[in-house]
Amino acid sequence: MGVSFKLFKKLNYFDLDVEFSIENELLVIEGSSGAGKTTILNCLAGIVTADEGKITIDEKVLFSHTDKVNIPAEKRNIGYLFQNYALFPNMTVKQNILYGLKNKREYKKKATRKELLEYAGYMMETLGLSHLADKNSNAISGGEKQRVALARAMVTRPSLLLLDEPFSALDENTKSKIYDEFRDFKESLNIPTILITHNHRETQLFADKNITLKEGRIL
Ligand SMILES: Nc1ncnc2c1ncn2[C@@H]1O[C@H](COP(=O)(O)OP(=O)(O)OP(=O)(O)O)[C@@H](O)[C@H]1O
Repeated sequence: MGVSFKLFKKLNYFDLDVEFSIENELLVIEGSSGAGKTTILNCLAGIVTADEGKITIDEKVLFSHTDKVNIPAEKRNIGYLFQNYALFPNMTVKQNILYGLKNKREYKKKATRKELLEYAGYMMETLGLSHLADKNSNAISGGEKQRVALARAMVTRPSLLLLDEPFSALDENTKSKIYDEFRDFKESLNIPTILITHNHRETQLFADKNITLKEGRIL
């Protein structure tokens, strides 16, 4: 069970060459700018294709170079919070969160649409977003955007959660508050999670495991 990946990809200045596996726990990836962290997440999510390697989630093969398997991104059931949150500015908070369900075809396998909508409501409540549901996502604070992005990544009940510097855009006050919330939230997650950060405090607070990446390799 859990997630395992072995990835090789030629990048501009070096090769990405990593291998790792995690159970239902949080892995922190640290490393300086340009070390290849986001590329790992993009390969896992299916946005970027590795040259060689294998990715499995709960023993299901998502990518295998040798077996020529490459499940498309929208079928991987992975929640991804991008570095800049990437909320749709012309939509409300609720529309942003429900967008994750829009393209989800496999409702019946894991949960009905009704159950997922209820879960979306539960996520909004848990993350303190219910009162913002009908606000335009342009009209909310950075900390609120961060929580909307997290709710959107979670709403499909992903088998793997990818968080690319989820707290980096927040000011120090908001950060402290959200750190507390996230620590509680993390306990209830119980899915494999990978968090990228430049901030060692986040590693100390959240990591079950951590690795440092340098020029595409794990130190
Ligand atoms: N598709 C690609 N093909 C070739 N090279 C790439 C590709 N995508 C990214 N790179 C290069 O790979 C390196 C790693 O980029 P990546 O965005 O993964 O780093 P990062 O560790 O996430 O950096 P940051 O912390 O600044 O976000 C960079 O030098 C980048 O130019």
